[in-house]
Amino acid sequence: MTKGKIYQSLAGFYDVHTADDKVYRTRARGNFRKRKITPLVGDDVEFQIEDGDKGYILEILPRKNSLVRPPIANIDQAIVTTAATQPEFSSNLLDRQLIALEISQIQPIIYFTKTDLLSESKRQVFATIAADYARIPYEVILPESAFSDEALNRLRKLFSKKENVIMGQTGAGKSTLLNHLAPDLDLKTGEISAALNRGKHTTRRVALLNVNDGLIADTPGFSSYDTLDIDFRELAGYFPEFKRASSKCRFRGCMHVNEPDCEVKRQVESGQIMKSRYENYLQLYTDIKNRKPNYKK
Ligand SMILES: Nc1nc2c(ncn2[C@@H]2O[C@H](COP(=O)(O)OP(=O)(O)OP(=O)(O)O)[C@@H](O)[C@H]2O)c(=O)[nH]1
Ligand SMILES: [Zn+2]
Repeated sequence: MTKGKIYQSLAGFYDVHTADDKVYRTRARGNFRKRKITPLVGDDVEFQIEDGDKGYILEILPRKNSLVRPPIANIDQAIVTTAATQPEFSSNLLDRQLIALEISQIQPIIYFTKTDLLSESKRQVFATIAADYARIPYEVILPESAFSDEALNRLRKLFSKKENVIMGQTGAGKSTLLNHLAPDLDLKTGEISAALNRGKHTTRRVALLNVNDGLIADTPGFSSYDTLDIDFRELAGYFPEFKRASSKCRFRGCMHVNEPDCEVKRQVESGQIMKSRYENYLQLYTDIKNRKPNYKK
């Protein structure tokens, strides 16, 4: 039996990389399907080699975490590619992604793209947004010019030695960002798009790439987001700044909605907590609370 990590999944095949840099194209044994376990990119596995470079996955080792969208396991950090414009910035979409990452205990890095397309006044708006998210605190990169060396170097430093995933809305600029990191990839630009299977009618595919001492998974974009599989009472705990403030709420277990003497609401009033975050919280809170009781697991 051999150990390795799944770097790529495509059409029922899993490419497993071993510590000695060999690649095996494997399939999962039928018993996984019966147990409703699907191997994910990022999984550490034990497998049986067959026919030289093929094999069968026998065991998936315990996961640190996993994401549904993109389907990936054992992630430390996510680069949340966020377009400042084209498509229009949505704080709701960004916050939903951040919550999904908080639930899975994955560190987010917010990377703003298309900052070169902003007018001077819009730039100011985004400087404020970036500073507000940085105070939560999240790592935020708002490049002075699109893909500036400074921005890219900061990103490289943040993702080294970690397993990272690039996520973001379709058209946010995920592949473009990866292409700018390309000098550090062991791939040429053309090969990147080939390796990542970009194109109009491509199979959805997730792949891990070695970049600067770290691993990056590039993933297909999404246009909508799955419903968060949590209880409404847990939601505030996934907003780090709410969680911090809540120790000063009058009531323990304050939901920061209708309760009197609520520190979260106070900090929204004073501008310490972003109004948009609080509004997105209320919307999600209502959505989760009102969904059918049998929805949860
Ligand atoms: N002006 C400008 N254009 C950008 C920037 N980033 C990406 N683009 C453009 O935006 C378009 C979409 O970028 P992609 O990198 O393909 O976006 P993606 O997130 O990989 O999209 P999917 O593959 O659909 O998920 C392309 O035409 C890019 O050239 C940027 O910072 N500035
Ligand atoms: Zn409160």
